[in-house]
Amino acid sequence: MTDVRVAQRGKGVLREFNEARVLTAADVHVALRLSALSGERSEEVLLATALAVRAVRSGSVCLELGRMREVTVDETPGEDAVPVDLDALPWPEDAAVAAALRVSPLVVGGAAGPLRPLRLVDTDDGGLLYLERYFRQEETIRRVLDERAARRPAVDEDALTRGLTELFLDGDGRASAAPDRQRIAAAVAATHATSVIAGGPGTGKTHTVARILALLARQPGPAPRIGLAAPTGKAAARLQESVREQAPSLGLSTDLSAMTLHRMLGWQRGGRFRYNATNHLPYDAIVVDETSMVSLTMMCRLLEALRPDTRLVLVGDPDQLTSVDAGAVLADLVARPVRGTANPALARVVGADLDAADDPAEAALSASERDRLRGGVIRLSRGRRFGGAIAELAVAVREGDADAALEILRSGDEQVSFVAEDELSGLRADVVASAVAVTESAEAGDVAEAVRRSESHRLLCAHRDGPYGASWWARQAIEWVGQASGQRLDPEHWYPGQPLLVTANDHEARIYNGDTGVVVRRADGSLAAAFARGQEPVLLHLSNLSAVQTVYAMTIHRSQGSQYDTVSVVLPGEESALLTRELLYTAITRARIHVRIVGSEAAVRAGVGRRVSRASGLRRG
Ligand SMILES: Nc1ncnc2c1ncn2[C@@H]1O[C@H](COP(=O)(O)OP(=O)(O)OP(=O)(O)O)[C@@H](O)[C@H]1O
Repeated sequence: MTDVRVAQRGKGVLREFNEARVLTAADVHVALRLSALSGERSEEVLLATALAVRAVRSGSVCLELGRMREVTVDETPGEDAVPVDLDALPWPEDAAVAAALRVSPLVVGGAAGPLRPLRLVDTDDGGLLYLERYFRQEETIRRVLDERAARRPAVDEDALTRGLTELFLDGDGRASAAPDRQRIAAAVAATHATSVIAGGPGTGKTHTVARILALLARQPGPAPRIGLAAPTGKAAARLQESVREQAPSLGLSTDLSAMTLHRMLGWQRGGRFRYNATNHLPYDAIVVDETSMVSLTMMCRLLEALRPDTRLVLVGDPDQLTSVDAGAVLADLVARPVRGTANPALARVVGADLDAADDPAEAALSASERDRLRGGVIRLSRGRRFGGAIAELAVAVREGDADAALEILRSGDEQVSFVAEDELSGLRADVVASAVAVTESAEAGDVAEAVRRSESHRLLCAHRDGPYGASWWARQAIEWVGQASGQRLDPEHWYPGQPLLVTANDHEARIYNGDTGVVVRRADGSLAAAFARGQEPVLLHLSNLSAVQTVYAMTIHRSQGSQYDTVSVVLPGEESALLTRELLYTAITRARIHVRIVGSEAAVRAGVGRRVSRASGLRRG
């Protein structure tokens, strides 16, 4: 039988790596095609080419030649999957690969024409092999950011200082105690052309964004034109909602809208954008939320399309899972060596915050935090939404401290629980209780309550398929709910209480990939789908839903950007390459009240220890 994962024309080393599931057929095809076009026959070069394609496919911007061997097999666990010994593969010597690339027509060009699809960049840690397109995008990002760092926007410091004092208040309406990193972040955004505001969930990123807009509006001169954007429709809708909610108390217009980055840039059929390097975006300030999900390509397009004097504020959580496409730009911008000189305006407007000693609520700025301010980078660290064990667990995971994470998980604190795979009674009880409660409200036509209750518990998995996957757990949950209710649930037919997941953006209906909702009964007895949207849920005809599925369990990737009261996370086996620190952190931070981890100590340790490694040159400088 022919295996579609194996490239039929592949030979030699490429074929062996393909059969070992390190390379896909598509990776091999690209290498073979370039070989045919350029005349390159070196097995070292073709393997490195296929691995560079693979690197991009798995989210890196380039292939680090010195870490070529740190690959994992593709996650397509067929029935017949046999374990692969990666060390036994015919890996070429690093030096031989580098030497072959240095003279390869694919890198230096050749007689066959101008084709030069690969770029080799030397660094202190060895070579980085890029597909040319990604090299150029990274170069553009670096160049635009450097040019922007050299100019500081004009700002009226008196108006700014007044605004900072009036907008950042404590619970009693007085100016908040120093240091207040939110106030510093707002000052950074006002005084730098590009600023990066990083922070975990509930650290007040959106709260700060609304105040940045208010500060800019209070500057003398015409009202600034503001662009609010996010990489996904769902994130854009949340940003808009949150800014509009805060607008009246800040003297801002309540009709500010947010849109996807694609829409802001004017995406056109064929993949071109209306706004680009020759036709700049018309805004005075642009705020991008959930920047961790922005790919290298989108960031490049955005930066190219910026007017040099437009303020850009990038907001997000660099510790979360990154974009599906290549690049981890936000994490790179936070981690890269600091550039730029100290901004004297910052010291003038928030000097008290910069110099403040430890406060009970917030620690003094560290030397490296101050240093990062030169580059316009600040991290909010004070949790404003939830304290307690969930937040502590998230911090332990983020910092890679598995012992601390396990200690918190086993502490008996009511916010966390940690159970083995065969101790499923608590999980089963939560799945059934939430389904019963949702169904009750859905049958009664209480739409708002049905939607609210559908966010009371969520079952999350690392994988979509396989024994630890969301599909398997969804079937298990349906069985539990069916047994409890005495009715067999059939997701093929709509029923009240049916939990829904949107799988593609639908701008008309204003529902977006990753949104969750529930089927409810209306007063006239008919069924409709309800989705959370601000204060009022939106109700849609079931016939208008084009891309939804029934969701009793979902992947952690899909849950990004949503929160639930209780989250149950079923960990895969410790060997799963998907089980990473970023995945665990993202899963834990989805929970508002309780997080239940189902799995072994070894799986927790493996997850905390394994980082998503996305190679890029941006991070290096
Ligand atoms: N300085 C503050 N004073 C009082 N409340 C605050 C402050 N900052 C944030 N909050 C409140 O804390 C909660 C979380 O803030 P916000 O939604 O801005 O955080 P976030 O970092 O954007 O979170 P997420 O990434 O999860 O959306 C909100 O209810 C907000 O009103």
